[in-house]
Amino acid sequence: MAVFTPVTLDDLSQWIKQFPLGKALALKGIASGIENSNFFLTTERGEYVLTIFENLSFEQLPFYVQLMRHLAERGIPVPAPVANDAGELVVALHGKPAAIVSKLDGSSQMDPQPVHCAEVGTILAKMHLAGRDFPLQQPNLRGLDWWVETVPKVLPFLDAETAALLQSELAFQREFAAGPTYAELERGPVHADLFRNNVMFVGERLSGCFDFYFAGWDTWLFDLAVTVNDWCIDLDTGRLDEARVVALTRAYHAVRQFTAADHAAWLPMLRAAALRFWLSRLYDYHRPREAEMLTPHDPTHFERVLRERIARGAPNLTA
Ligand SMILES: Nc1ncnc2c1ncn2[C@@H]1O[C@H](COP(=O)(O)OP(=O)(O)OP(=O)(O)O)[C@@H](O)[C@H]1O
Ligand SMILES: N[C@@H](CCO)C(=O)O
Repeated sequence: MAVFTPVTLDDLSQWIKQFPLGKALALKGIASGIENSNFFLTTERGEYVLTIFENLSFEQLPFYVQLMRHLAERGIPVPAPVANDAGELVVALHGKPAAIVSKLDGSSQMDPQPVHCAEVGTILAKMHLAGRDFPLQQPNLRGLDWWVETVPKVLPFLDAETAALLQSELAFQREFAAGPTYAELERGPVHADLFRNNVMFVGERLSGCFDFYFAGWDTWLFDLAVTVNDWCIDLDTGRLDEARVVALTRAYHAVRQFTAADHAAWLPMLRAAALRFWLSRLYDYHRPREAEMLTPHDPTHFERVLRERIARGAPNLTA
């Protein structure tokens, strides 16, 4: 379960008074998720989600919660943070940063079809465009610098062939990121973790996306690659399903047209997106963890995805 910091209704009775939400009526821990403690919170004003941030600091959080507010104000269906009477969106609870956000309708679609992928492509492109005038900047904290720093930490746990793949992919990505095509890619605040479990659907209609806590400044194409590498693949083999790739990328392109640099960078970015999650999963798997932490995600899944992209490439971005 994913409640690392227990909270009771009693704990909230005073604390909630700083928010314009009336009394807290019910509180229920949410079992899924591995990063934060999440609760469904019912108040006199309606249904919300209370998050206690286990790893992010008070300094890092404004970027994420302000981004959610910015996007929500522009009509993107993301959780809207609730400000307290002092206008603050992040407030201490049990000594840790906490926030209350609106609860989204719907449930995850874990067996997506092209129709769902098209919805995701549309919302991703709208999110990118809506982020263009977002004033705060924070790098993607799981970007290239983090990869360079983290690869040596996991190498000792890998056999020689796997270690060689990790090192050669990192070298490839460093070279690509230093080149002219990468420099031309458009960038801005991106979600960077828009997996199936972070999007809600009501039937075939996308009702919202959440979990912005890996968001950061990066290329729009990297965000698209992260999304395609989860939504449009066969989970057993890591292979891309062309019908879903076409549905997602066409819908994206209908809102935000691809550039020549996007076309040229598509395969390298799909590889970068696979490397990013292979590496974070390796790191989570091998680092010493606190007793109550959950079973980590399987790193070999994204190793397979990376090997697939290198061996088989990807369909061209729809023009
Ligand atoms: N605003 C929201 N509206 C409705 N449900 C939400 C909302 N935020 C979170 N949830 C629910 O809580 C669960 C856990 O949230 P979330 O994925 O943000 O946690 P996390 O610990 O950051 O997880 P991870 O990083 O592993 O995805 C989600 O799967 C979803 O069911
Ligand atoms: N989406 C990440 C988990 C963090 O949200 C993964 O699958 O490794």
